[in-house]
Amino acid sequence: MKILIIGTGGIGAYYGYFLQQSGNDVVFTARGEHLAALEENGLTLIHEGTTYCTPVKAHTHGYLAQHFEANEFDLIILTLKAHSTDAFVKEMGSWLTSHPTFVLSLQNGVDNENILADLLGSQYVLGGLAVRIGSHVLSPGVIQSTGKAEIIIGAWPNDAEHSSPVPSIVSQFSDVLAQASIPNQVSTDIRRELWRKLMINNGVNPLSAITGLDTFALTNHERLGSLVYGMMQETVNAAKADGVELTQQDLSEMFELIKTFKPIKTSMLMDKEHGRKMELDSIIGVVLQRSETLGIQAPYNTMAFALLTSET
Ligand SMILES: NC(=O)C1=CN([C@@H]2O[C@H](COP(=O)(O)OP(=O)(O)OC[C@H]3O[C@@H](n4cnc5c(N)ncnc54)[C@H](OP(=O)(O)O)[C@@H]3O)[C@@H](O)[C@H]2O)C=CC1
Ligand SMILES: CC(C)(CO)C(=O)C(=O)O
Repeated sequence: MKILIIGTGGIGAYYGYFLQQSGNDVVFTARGEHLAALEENGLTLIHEGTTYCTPVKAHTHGYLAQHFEANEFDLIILTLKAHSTDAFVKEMGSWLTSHPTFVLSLQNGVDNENILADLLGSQYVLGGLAVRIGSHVLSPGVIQSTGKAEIIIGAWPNDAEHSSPVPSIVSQFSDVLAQASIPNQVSTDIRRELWRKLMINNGVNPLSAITGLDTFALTNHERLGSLVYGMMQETVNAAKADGVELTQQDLSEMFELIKTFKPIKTSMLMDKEHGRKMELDSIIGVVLQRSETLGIQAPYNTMAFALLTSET
């Protein structure tokens, strides 16, 4: 398969590396010092103590638009931060729509797929998420990662209301992931999976950025653990605005998953430590906005948002 990875950060580099190693033709986008290092030294991935290196084809978005057509790629995978999806669509929208191809977001949040579907039509959009992975740029050209690094994908939206036929690209990409030894699942309700993952991100990312604690320390802390649970409960409540019914069992399962998982520094904590923009709108803002639509309070999220925005 010919695959384009948009944004070679922790997530894009990790999956792009293994997809390339298993024989796919992978092109990456990056910028600045990181791009210069990728061009000069290739990509270095340090996964749970093992170091892998490979030359990569890495370009800026400008170079991509000038030298490639979108439909030269079987699949474009978006691994920017969720707050960059809009900017990407503005920057590359006409390139994407002039020769459309399939686009998959592996970003956190529940709105990326809608933004892409507004541009391309949902027939070109796959929903997806990266789970059980912590992966970050350590220095230009160098990525450090941990976890089993699973992927969940599905046709967008393919829920009860819009039961689209599952495009063959979903099963083809699932096979490609398996060949690359990337554990994956195909979901028949990817919107629900995105909300289930948002429970975890909403539970731990903001509180980790506030406290500086990793996921294990936070969820196992005698007082902070219940704040995580409270944030997650508010995500369950907010999901109803999108017609997604999360249950108390979903909440318990996701809380247990993150509580027993190895310690991970969340992407929001990494962003805060590096002075980068945090994914506040797609992880807290979305819960506040959906709660407002439903006319319900979300006091834990209101407080976390206030604390994080008063510092930035
Ligand atoms: N990191 C993790 O462990 C996990 C992250 N996720 C989610 O996955 C998504 C990606 O996260 P993560 O990999 O951590 O993010 P990163 O910030 O590490 O990666 C995004 C990359 O895209 C690059 N980029 C942004 N804009 C452009 C542009 N215009 N041209 C070229 N490159 C660009 C960034 O470069 P620059 O640094 O210059 O901005 C950066 O290298 C997020 O939604 C995150 O929440 C999900 C599970 C785990
Ligand atoms: C919390 C975690 C590590 C779960 O995969 C994540 O998605 C993130 O850091 O953004």
